[in-house]
Amino acid sequence: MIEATLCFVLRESETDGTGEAGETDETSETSETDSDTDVLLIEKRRGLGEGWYNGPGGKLEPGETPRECAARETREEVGLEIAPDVLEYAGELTFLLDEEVHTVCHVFRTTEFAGEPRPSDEARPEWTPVDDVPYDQMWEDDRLWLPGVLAGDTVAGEFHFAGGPPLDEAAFVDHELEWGVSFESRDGDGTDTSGETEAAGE
Ligand SMILES: COc1nc(N)nc2c1ncn2[C@H]1C[C@H](O)[C@@H](COP(=O)(O)OP(=O)(O)OP(=O)(O)O)O1
Repeated sequence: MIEATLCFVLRESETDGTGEAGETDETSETSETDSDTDVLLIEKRRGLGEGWYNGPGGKLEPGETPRECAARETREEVGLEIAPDVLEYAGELTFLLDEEVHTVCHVFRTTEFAGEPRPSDEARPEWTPVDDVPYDQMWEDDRLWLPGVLAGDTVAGEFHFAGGPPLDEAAFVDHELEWGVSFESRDGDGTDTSGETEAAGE
């Protein structure tokens, strides 16, 4: 089983009054939006999910807590400095492949960071209005949980894939979600066992 993280960095949109974001990569498209918040997405350049958009993140290293991993991966992939303790625990996602747990992913969000995003071998960063997140170029499960996480909610989810490996070539077949989960006891490596899950579609 892989333990991994995702880190969603949010900022107030920088607009010039035209509805276009002020600081975007020259290759990115901008569009009018009512949103006043941007999220930092990456276009993944290698490994699992290559070519898709995601948040910065990656696998835990030995001895590392999830929030330490999320801060390290964000620094390595896009150059932003984040203190691990400012990260807000927003979700725990369990990805199953052929009914075996493949990855447990800890999801964090923050508005506190230092520096400007820069590209790396692993990632091309792009500030994106939260209303314009390109869900059609992301993991199929993301549209189910990421809007709520970007809106400030917390989530526990199970996502079932079939037909891999690799996971990013498997079919997404089912999910269960629970919103408003309390992760208050989480300091990075605790286990939250509260609540019951809600069947998909309910
Ligand atoms: C199955 O659905 C998924 N959805 C989303 N949004 N993100 C996912 C999903 N499955 C895995 N992920 C995330 C978890 C990690 O953040 C990355 C994969 O990380 P990677 O394997 O590239 O890990 P690194 O440590 O960065 O890789 P290196 O070994 O190359 O350093 O995807």
